[in-house]
Amino acid sequence: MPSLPEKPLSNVPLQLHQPKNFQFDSVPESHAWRDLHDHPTVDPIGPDTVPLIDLTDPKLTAKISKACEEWDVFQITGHGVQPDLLTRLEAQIHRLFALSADRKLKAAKSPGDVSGYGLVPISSFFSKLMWSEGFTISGSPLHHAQKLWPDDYSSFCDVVEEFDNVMRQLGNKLLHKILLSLGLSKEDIIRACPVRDWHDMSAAVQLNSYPPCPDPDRTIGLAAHTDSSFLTLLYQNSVSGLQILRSKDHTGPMRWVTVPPVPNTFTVNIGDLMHVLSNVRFRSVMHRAMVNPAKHRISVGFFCGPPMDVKVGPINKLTGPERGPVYRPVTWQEYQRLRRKLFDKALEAIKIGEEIA
Ligand SMILES: C=C1C[C@]23C[C@@]1(O)CC[C@H]2[C@@]12CCC[C@@](C)(C(=O)O1)[C@H]2[C@@H]3C(=O)O
Ligand SMILES: O=C(O)CCC(=O)C(=O)O
Ligand SMILES: [Fe+2]
Repeated sequence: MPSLPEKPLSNVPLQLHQPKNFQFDSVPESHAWRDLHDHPTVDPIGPDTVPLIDLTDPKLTAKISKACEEWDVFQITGHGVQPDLLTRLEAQIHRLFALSADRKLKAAKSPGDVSGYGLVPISSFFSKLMWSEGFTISGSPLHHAQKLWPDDYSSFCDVVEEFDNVMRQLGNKLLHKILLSLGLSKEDIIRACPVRDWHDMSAAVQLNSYPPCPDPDRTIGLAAHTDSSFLTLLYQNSVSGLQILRSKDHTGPMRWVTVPPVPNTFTVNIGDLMHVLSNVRFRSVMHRAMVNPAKHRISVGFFCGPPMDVKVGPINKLTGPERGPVYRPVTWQEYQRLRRKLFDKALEAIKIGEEIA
């Protein structure tokens, strides 16, 4: 677990945070991180590889169950998302981050707003800056796209909306498969699943850009965290960087395991709300993004959660005499507020008997 920084930066205006499009010959002190090598890093080899699951596999439920229990994360193929859509989305992401810093700042997040260009929300917990830029989309991208490209915003909006539609359906399908893999019946799921159908799901899209870095061992693209969602579908371009923190059998030594960028796959992260819903049968995965000395890396996170007004607590059928409900019910909004206040202590704060916020 990374140690929390000495000095939060939350009151510094966004402009002061922004490096000048990362035109540095070396890593400046502002971006130099300590404690990055707290655990050894292992390359994905043999049994140390994040499971890759084909969604058309007849043994899908059993494979998801094993992957979630042993890894808290898996990669998927056979998901039906057209490679052409991913290529078009990648092109729009490059177009966005290639804009001048001044232009991108016209679409900066307003205070208290989720959407727009800027630092990821967890940045406020660290005294150092991350080697990345982000653009968050929650709801329609139109307002911010118009600021970025007053004369040609529709090509960006069209691709993002198409992606959002396809990913909601995939996210909803995976959510149901994960619930089946917890041993719930279809009837149980109809009763207990907080998302009735894919239109209902709350979702956000996070576009991440990691410019090449002259000294990648001294900095980080995205600091270690868990996602607050039920699950996050993560797309990465061909440049490696995603790592997950894993301890074999949840008891062995901790290691950072690289999740290789396999073309046309998504990485499925178990998030904090699934950790709650499953009553800790499936745990949220700690992960981070490293940077590359020569190549520009991009990634897209699609965060799937319950409708904003729906409270999520442990599913009754997954509680019992040996493990009663571990967490109290929360809405995603309430949980995200707790994360903005407590970061990696938010789960602890909703633990039954240990509420601290
Ligand atoms: C729905 C969301 C998940 C997220 C917070 C947000 O409102 C939009 C950005 C998301 C993101 C992306 C980078 C990592 C992360 C922890 C962060 O700081 O912003 C996640 C948030 C999350 O999982 O809570
Ligand atoms: O870039 C990556 O691989 C990780 C991104 C991520 O964790 C996020 O957006 O939450
Ligand atoms: Fe993440």
